[in-house]
Amino acid sequence: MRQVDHIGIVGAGVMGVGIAYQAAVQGYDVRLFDVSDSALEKAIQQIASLVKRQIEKERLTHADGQAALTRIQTVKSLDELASCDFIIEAIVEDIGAKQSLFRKLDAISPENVVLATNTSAKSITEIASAASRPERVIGMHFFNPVHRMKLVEVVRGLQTTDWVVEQTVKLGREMGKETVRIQERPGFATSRISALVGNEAFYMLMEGVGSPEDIDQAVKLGLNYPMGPFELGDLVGWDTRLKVLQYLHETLGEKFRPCPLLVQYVKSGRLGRKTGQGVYRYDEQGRRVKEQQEFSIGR
Ligand SMILES: NC(=O)c1ccc[n+]([C@@H]2O[C@H](COP(=O)([O-])OP(=O)(O)OC[C@H]3O[C@@H](n4cnc5c(N)ncnc54)[C@H](O)[C@@H]3O)[C@@H](O)[C@H]2O)c1
Repeated sequence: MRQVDHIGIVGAGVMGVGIAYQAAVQGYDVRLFDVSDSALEKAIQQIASLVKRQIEKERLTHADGQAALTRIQTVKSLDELASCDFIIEAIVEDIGAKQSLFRKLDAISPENVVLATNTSAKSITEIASAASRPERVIGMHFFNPVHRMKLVEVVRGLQTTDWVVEQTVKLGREMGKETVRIQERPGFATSRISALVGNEAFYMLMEGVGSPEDIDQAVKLGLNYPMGPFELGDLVGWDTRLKVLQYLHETLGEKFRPCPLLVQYVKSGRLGRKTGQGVYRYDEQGRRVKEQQEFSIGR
C-alpha cells in the first residue's frame, strides 16, 4: 500500500471545503486547488469558521483545530498536486469538465496514486476513460456536510483494480467514515434514492399538496428521515440536484424526469443555502429565516 500523507483536492466548493476540513482534522496534509481564486479564498474562511464552531461545541480542541488549519494549503496550479499520495476531485458535476481534469491529473501524478471522483451520480468508467491508466480511477462519494455525515460510498468502475478499492476504503475509514462498496450504476446506491425523493417532493409542492414546511415535517416525523427533502435539497444545492436528475433521466428513464418547478428554481438562481435562498431563505450567517407569509407554490 502507498502511504497516504498528502491529499490533493480539486474543487473548493461545498464538497471540496468539507473534504479538506475532514482530511486535515484527521491529520492529513491537504493541497486544495480550484480554478477560481475567490473560491479558494472563501474556502479558507469557511474552513476557519467551521473549525471555530467545532471548538465552541467542544468537538475539537483549540490545539487540534489550529493544527488542522496549518495542514491546509491552497495552490494556484494543478501541477502543485503532482506530489500528493491520493487525489480527490470535487469539481462541477459535468462529465466533460471531469474528463478533462482526469486527463491532466493522470499526466501529472505517479502511477500508484489513486485518482478519486466525488461525483454524485456520473459514470466512473466514463470519467476514467480520459486517463491513460483508468484502473486507478474510483468513486469516493462523500456526503454533505462531510464532517457530520458518516458514509463514504466507494464506487468501482469497470476497470478499477482491487488495490485501488482497498486503498480508498482504507483512506475513507482513516478519515473517520464508514464505507460501502458499490458497483457502478447511475446514481449509485444513495443519489438514486435521494434524487427521486427530492424530485417527488417538488412535484408535490407544484401540485399544492402542502407547504414546504409541512411536506418536510411529514417526511421527517412520519417516515423518520433526519431531514426533509427541501431542507436537504437546499443544503445539497438544487443546481447539483438537477444535474443528477437530468443524468438519471437520461440513463434510467422517465421516473427521473426533473420537476418543472425545480427547473424554474434553478433558472431563477434559488439554488439553496449557497445562494441564500432555495426553497427556504437564509441570512448572512446561514440561519434559516422563518417566513410569516402563507404558502403558495411560487414562494
Ligand atoms: N453538494 C453536495 O451535497 C454533494 C454531495 C456529494 C457529492 N457532490 C458532488 O461533488 C462535486 C462538487 O459539488 P459541490 O456541491 O461542491 O459543487 P460547487 O459548485 O459548490 O463547487 C464546485 C467547485 O469546483 C470548481 N471548479 C469547476 N471546474 C473546475 C476545474 N476544472 N478545476 C478546478 N476547479 C474547478 C468551481 O470553481 C467550484 O468552486 C460534484 O460532482 C457533486 O455532484 C455534491
